[in-house]
Amino acid sequence: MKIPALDCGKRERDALRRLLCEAVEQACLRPWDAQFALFLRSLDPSAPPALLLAAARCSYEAAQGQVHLDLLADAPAENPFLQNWWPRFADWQVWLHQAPLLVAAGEETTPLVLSDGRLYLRRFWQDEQRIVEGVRARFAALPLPPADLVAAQLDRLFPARSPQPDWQRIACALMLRHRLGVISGGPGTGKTTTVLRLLLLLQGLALQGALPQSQGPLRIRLAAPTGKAAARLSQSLVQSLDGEAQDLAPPEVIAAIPRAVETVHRLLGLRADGRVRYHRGQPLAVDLLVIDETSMLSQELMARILDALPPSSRLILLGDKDQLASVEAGAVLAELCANAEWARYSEDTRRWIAATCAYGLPVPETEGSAREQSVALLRHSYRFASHSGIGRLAEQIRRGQDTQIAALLDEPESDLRLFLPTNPQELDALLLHGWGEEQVDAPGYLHFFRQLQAGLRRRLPPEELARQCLQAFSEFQLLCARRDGPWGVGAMNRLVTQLLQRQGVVPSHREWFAGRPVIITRNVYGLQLMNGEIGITLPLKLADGQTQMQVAFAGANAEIRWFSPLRLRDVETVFALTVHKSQGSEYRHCAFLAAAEDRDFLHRELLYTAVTRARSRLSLALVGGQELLREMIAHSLLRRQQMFSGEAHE
Ligand SMILES: Nc1ncnc2c1ncn2[C@@H]1O[C@H](COP(=O)(O)OP(=O)(O)OP(=O)(O)O)[C@@H](O)[C@H]1O
Repeated sequence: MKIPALDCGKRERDALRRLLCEAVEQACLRPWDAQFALFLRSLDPSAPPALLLAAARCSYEAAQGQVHLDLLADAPAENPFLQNWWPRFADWQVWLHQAPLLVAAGEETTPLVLSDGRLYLRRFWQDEQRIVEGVRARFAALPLPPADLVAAQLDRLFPARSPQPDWQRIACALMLRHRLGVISGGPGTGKTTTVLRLLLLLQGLALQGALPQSQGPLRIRLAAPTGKAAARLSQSLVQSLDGEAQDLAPPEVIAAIPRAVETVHRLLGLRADGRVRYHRGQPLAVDLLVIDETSMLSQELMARILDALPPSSRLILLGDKDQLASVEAGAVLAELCANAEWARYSEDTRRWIAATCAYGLPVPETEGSAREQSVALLRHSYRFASHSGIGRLAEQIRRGQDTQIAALLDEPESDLRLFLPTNPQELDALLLHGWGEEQVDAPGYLHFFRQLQAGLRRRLPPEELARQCLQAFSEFQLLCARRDGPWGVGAMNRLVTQLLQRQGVVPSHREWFAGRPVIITRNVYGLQLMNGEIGITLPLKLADGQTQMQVAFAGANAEIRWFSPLRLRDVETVFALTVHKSQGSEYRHCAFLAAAEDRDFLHRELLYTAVTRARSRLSLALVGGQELLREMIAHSLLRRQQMFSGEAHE
């Protein structure tokens, strides 16, 4: 059916159109959302305007990553238009009877679903149902291997004993008990370290015939939502399997752990038309699937993964529950990890932990649900020392506290530095020189170009030059809250390019220059280049003595993949990156730029993600004052937990 155009002309007399036009003008809706409401009215002309407006807002929220409109929550405080309309949404229960063609409680095939005070677009409600069902089925308790055998294996995998509970070891023990396990932790808490040990544990038990319900070696697959995250996990695993794993497990177990990590799209066989090769009717041939960076997984992909997994398989999800959720709708990891801080383990779970890990965990005030029994939270960061400003700032943000931030930012000799650029030169200096030439841990972009020029002067072989340049480029990254606007990625990319031109390290009027960093903006399966991958343009000498620009990308096994710029269509210059795109990456020095103009885009999860991308030094450039930090911390996207609300306790 054709969707009517949104005509906002002066002569427009239609009350609903006027209302929708006003909502678009007030930036409460996108034109598409308003058209959606008009389309619904064409299906049911008697539908109440409040329902149609709520439906349009529901479509708007979905585009912001929220899978439903919470009608029981308060109206958004910053939004007078919605404040005015919200009381009329209070009649939501009546809508079921007034517009039965448009909205039902799920059983009919209406475009909208109303459930427990939440209004959904049907597709999102269906995905949510599939996830809730898939997840519940996987939380049923499994028969377990003998606890003393598990304890012996864990002793080998975690030889260091500490009087405090070792959450990495506990996580491994917990993951045996159900077909779905979740390991969440902040940066550097050892998620990769733990998953390597978990793979060795499970495969070791399977090869010994000690893993109930499995015969022979486990068929293991590893995946991540983006190519970049997949490459990163693969690199860590290869390093660990060739290194520390040799002391942790026998060679036959190590040999039975895969080294390749694929994207979730590839795993599922997702095609351009949106169909997948693997689904309930044709499941994946896998016994154990591990997914890294799960916070970036949309609700839709999660539903598809659960569909494609055979019921007998195990699924382990890794990620940081406090990071930004997927750019598409859904925050599955955060939902699965609700209450994880409290470790509300049942008596049965605590007994298993005591038997396999020899830790007696305290009895919680209330025991958690079945879901909570197989969620493990890694609590200690091995990356940040206890005095690290970045680590403490991240923790303050995560807890939603801002009481010590002023003191933190004032500390001398800190790894944090605040910039309140009152004139453009201050920002320019940060972008070019970082914290100054003598501060090697906090470089700016000139450092990268100097490394490149030194490599070219020394006539390094192309692979070595590419490796050094990719490494040097990850030393500094400017992160922005959004793509557009005067402080967005586009404007900052232009600014950095101009600054470098003025320094004479980048030529004017040439699109492909030595050192141009580019990011892939769309998966190109034919070239095996994934959205988010970053490459560096380098001049290569050809056999005939001519020089030609080629773009170097890192491969999963430390090899370099070269592409001619002519083959790269969906690319952009990438001096600046959005925080969303930076997920799953780390930089020695990271500068986060936030401006008061972008208030609507600034929130706690964004700030946390930006701050935790920095490994050694963090610059906070706040255009609009330090107060912006407090505002970001106070503005959290987290809404009431809903997906597993009605869940039974153990
Ligand atoms: N139990 C431990 N004891 C000592 N060092 C550890 C331990 N666990 C992890 N590390 C070290 O801490 C660093 C971070 O570990 P790892 O990469 O496993 O963390 P992560 O949570 O996967 O990090 P990321 O934030 O990159 O996802 C590594 O250098 C690792 O060797």
